[in-house]
Amino acid sequence: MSFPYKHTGLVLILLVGSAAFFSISLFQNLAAEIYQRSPAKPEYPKSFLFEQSSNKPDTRWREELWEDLIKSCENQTKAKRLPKIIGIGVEKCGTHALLHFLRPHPLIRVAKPMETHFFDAKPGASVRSYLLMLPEVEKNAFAMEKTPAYFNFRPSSIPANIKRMVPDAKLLLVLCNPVDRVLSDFYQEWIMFNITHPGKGQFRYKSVDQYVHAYFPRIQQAIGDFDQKNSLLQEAKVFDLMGKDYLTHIITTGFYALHLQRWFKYFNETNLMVIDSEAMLQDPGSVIEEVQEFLKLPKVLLKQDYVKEEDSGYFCYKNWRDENKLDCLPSAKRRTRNGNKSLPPDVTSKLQGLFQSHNEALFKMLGRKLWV
Ligand SMILES: Nc1ncnc2c1ncn2[C@@H]1O[C@H](COP(=O)(O)OS(=O)(=O)O)[C@@H](OP(=O)(O)O)[C@H]1O
Repeated sequence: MSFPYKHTGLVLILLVGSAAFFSISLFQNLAAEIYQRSPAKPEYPKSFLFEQSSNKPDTRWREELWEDLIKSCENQTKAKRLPKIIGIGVEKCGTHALLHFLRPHPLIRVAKPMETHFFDAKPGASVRSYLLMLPEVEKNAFAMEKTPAYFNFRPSSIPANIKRMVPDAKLLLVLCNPVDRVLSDFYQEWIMFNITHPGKGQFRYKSVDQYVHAYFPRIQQAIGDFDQKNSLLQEAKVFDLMGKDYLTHIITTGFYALHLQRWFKYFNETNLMVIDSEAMLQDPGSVIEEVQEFLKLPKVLLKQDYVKEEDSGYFCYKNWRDENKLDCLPSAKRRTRNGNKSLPPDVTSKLQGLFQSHNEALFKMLGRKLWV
């Protein structure tokens, strides 16, 4: 009977000790959990950055991260490096706008000129000659070039050559309604003619309807509807038409499925992102957020950084560090989609008919519809 009393002190010490032990470990677990949940200062690159809500009004985290990214490059030696990002097209679908909106990212370095034309104009040239066309960049920076001609120009081995020479590059492809593209490309060619042939009279076609009426029958006859079984033959015919008459490309570039099948032999959704031009016209900020995720870049360009310029109707980049600074596209990239020019209704429906089966094939390939 005397036993408990004899050891009361010891029992008490043990009780208090274990209570203290459990409380401390409980506190430690709780603290660890809180620590894990709290957004520690991010280090580049961390996947959780992609989860940050861009709608959050408080973007102080962005200021800190932006500075960190700039600093992360400061002590690195610059060198010529292959591009991590290549814009491959499509001509007149907003490829410049995409680059313009991405360029402010602190880790992106754009080639000068931005269109190197390496893979279409210098097939077979060495890596060294490609590097000469690219900027000197820090190790963790992303060199970028965009050459829309890659998508639909010769040689047909462009996708294979890019894959071989720049296997880790991520490709960006903007697609737009091929009917709108015809209008935009026609005016591009019209203006380019006046630039490259000064004083040599007018462009062969005075209006886009004149052009379509001249080229439509030939192209419809040669290509016609998308034909899965003969799609490689159709693709070859597109190149053939363009080889014989360059201006056919104003229409044939819009046969996206025929071109894309060439790219899908070497690239898939992990390294080729298809961007809806319509979405980029309406809400470029959301598109740019997705593009940063795809490129595995810290998401520091946010939806609210892109604002519509009332006069032109086109979106511009609003520099968050200087709210008064609005960086808009040059006028050469704002010709038709503001409604300044349009196609006559009969031309529109002709082209819609020509592209319909090709669009359906494209949507099937992508598993989603675009420009709806
Ligand atoms: N935000 C946004 N999203 C999508 N598209 C946009 C955007 N802003 C401009 N544009 C359109 O881009 C068209 C020029 O396309 P590209 O830059 O690819 O032209 S080029 O091939 O480099 O010459 C150009 O076509 P035009 O309107 O015919 O000039 C613009 O309408």
